Amino acid sequence: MLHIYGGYWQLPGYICALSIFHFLEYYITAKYNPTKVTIESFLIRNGRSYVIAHVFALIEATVEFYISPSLKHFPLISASGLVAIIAGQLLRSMAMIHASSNFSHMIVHKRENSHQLVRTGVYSYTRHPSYFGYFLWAVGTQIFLLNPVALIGFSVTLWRFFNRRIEYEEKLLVQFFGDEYIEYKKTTGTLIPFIA
Ligand SMILES: C[S@@+](CC[C@H](N)C(=O)[O-])C[C@H]1O[C@@H](n2cnc3c(N)ncnc32)[C@H](O)[C@@H]1O
Repeated sequence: MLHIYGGYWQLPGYICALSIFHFLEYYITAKYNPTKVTIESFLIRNGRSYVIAHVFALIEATVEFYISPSLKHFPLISASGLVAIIAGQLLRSMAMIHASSNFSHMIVHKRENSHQLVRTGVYSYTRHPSYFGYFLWAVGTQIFLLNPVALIGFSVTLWRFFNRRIEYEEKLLVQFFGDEYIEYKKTTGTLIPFIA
């Protein structure tokens, strides 16, 4: 059953996961946050590093498969990657739906009157469910592909990216919501390893 594409069924699965991710970024914004939807909501134009990372992952997967197909045949490890992809996608999508108009792909620098602090639903388990969901999804894709090099690259790069972004975003959230956000920070972690 797992022998598709000469034994490497993960590659088409990865392209599928990537397509579903970008489609949902747009679809959920259009449905639950329609005033903020634009063509950019697909998050396709994420910059050069984003494209390089995914092209690298595709090349690593293909080269390793051709060198030794057996390197790419650990169904249980791939299945655990698939679980992380699904869990990460669900968490990210649920965060976008739950935060609705309070969510924006770009960090806002000025609080709008309608902007409310969200602490319920998935936001009661982690302060940054869409970031944690994306982290899980992206790391999951490389476990799914059995890509050791890209797994390290994705994990380190994303961790550094979210560490900086969360610090910056939270300074603004403290300005917007004051003690309420400080209290939220004390009671709810991020779930991203080593980011308190
Ligand atoms: C890309 S969204 C990410 C939201 C959140 N960091 C997450 O991972 O789910 C960024 C915007 O969400 C807003 N935001 C972040 N956390 C929020 C919260 N708990 N309630 C309301 N707005 C929030 C920020 O002001 C920022 O402009």
